[in-house]
Amino acid sequence: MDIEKVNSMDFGEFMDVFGNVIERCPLIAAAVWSKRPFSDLGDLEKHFFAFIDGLPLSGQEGVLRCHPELAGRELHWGRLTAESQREQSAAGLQNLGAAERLRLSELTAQYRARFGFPFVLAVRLSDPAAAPRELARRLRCPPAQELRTALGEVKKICHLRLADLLGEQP
Ligand SMILES: NC(=O)NC1=NC(=O)NC1=O
Repeated sequence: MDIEKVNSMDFGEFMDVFGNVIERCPLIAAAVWSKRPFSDLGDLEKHFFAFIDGLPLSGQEGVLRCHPELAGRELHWGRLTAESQREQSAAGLQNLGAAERLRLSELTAQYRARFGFPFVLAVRLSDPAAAPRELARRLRCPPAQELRTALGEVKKICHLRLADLLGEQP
C-alpha cells in the first residue's frame, strides 16, 4: 500500500486499516486521520507519536493500560487482537514452559503493582527469552523514567505495525 492510497482513504477505510496500530486505542488513529495528507510512512508515524506525546500523564498511562500482558490470560484464552496475537505468538510466548510462564506472570504482577500499567515490550525486536530479564531490570526504574521507556516500546510496536501495513521494511 502506498501513501497516496492512504491519503485517499475516507475515515472508515482509514480506521479499518490503522485503527489498531496503537493497541486498542482507535481514538489515536481517528485523530491522526485529520492530519492527512501524509508525505510518507515517517510522516504518518510522526502524527501517531505526536498524539501520544501530547497526552496528559493519565492519557499516556491509559494507552499503556490498553495493552495486553505478555503471555497473559488473553494470550492463552485467544482473546488478543490479531496484531498482538501475531506478535506474541511469533515471539514464542505461547510455547513457554510452565516455570517460565510462572516467572513471567510473577514479574508482570510485580511490575503492574509498582507502575499501575502492564509491562510493554516490542517483542518482535527483542529476544523473547530476555523478556523476564528486561522486565526485572525495568522493574527497578523510577516511575517517570519507566513511563517513558514503556511509551517508547508502544512506539516501536506502532512502527512495526505501520511498516507491515505499508509493506515497508520495518
Ligand atoms: N504487553 C506487551 O508488551 N504486549 C505486546 N508487545 C508486543 O509486541 N505485542 C504485544 O501484544
